[in-house]
Amino acid sequence: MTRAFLIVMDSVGIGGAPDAASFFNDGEPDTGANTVGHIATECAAGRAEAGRSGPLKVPHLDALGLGAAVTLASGLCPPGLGAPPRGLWGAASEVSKGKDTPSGHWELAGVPVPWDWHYFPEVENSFPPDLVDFVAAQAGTAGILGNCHAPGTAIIERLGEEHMRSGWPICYTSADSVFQIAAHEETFGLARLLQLCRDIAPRLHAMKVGRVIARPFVGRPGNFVRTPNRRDFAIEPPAPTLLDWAYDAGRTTHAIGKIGDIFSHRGISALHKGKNDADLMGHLLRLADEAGEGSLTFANFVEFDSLYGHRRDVSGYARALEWFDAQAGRFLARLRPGDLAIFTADHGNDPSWHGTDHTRERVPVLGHGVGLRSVGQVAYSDVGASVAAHLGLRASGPGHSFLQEQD
Ligand SMILES: O=P(O)(O)O[C@H]1O[C@H](CO)[C@@H](O)[C@H]1O
Ligand SMILES: [Mn+2]
Ligand SMILES: [Mn+2]
Repeated sequence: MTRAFLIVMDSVGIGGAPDAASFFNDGEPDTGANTVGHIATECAAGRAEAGRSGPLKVPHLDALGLGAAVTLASGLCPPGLGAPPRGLWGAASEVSKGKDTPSGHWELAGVPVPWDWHYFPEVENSFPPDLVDFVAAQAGTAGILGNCHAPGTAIIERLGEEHMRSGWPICYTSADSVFQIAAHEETFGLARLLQLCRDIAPRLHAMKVGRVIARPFVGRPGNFVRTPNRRDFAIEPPAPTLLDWAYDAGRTTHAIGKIGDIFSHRGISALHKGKNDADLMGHLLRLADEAGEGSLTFANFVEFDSLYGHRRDVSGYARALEWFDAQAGRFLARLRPGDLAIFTADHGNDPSWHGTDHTRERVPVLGHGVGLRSVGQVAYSDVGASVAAHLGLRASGPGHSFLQEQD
């Protein structure tokens, strides 16, 4: 028996999604968005110099085939990347209709989303009155604040003071299928915020809203800051996923970071959470040493997306990639013969693009442990099927293993 590590670099897209024209940011189609490609281009042009310098340096991921995958997906040769691949490499396309985190992760885990998500309109009162009344009643308040599309940091700056005064929860949404509630950890209370999200989630899930998200913050007017106590209450995946296939076969499944929340805590033996990606990397490095034979470790590294992609911060995203790459080198050095590690992503979030939302892109599929293998253009669900094949698990769903031919 061997082990498998599936590592999602949240939002690290590589351009070229066949259906990018059907997805938008600020009314502009995502056609041409390319997270890694554009970051590499900006770095090489000297336009990503905050806290780092020069061409993008990601030698470990590039040696697996990152640069080659960008070129395969989008036709762009990313400056500074493109070493001859030594790992398994390819580019995956998504069929689910959302460019959001649950859609991407479920499909990577073998289960495309069969339904249309509900999105709230970008108008002054985004939420229907009966939902507003319901949320206020559950919160025990006479109303809610927000009720609009907004970036989370901007809305707490704008409404945080009023929230502290009135006690009303700040409810907002985005281009994702989400209902988010920001509330002050001390004046509103963290436990109360989490309970409120838990209480309203079933009603939102019944509407096919993917997630209710608690966004706690602290501080005083003028310097509010969000805390790491964010919690996502996600709708359940529509069918058994890779995690269920493994768990139901008696294997140990380790979920690092947001994976537990994204899969509604189904099929998970052990949760490994942290306050930032550095903590999560600590868990991944430890599990490279300690995870048992036959186990699955499924990790999500969220900061590419949450700290840099949505904030359209190219330098920050480049720094995060360079840090992650160095850690990936340490991680790979700890693996044992027979282990499979796959690095991939759930969607794009090109920090050089219009708007502040995710971008529809292909994602890299970079594998270590099976030698040099070009798998070409694959489907997201093939990733889950391949991990299952490696672990000797019975898979369901539409995916096909890209390992099988030579196994
Ligand atoms: O602006 P913040 O609150 O970080 O919101 C971002 O995080 C949410 C979930 O990923 C999405 O809705 C996205 O817009
Ligand atoms: Mn994501
Ligand atoms: Mn995001």
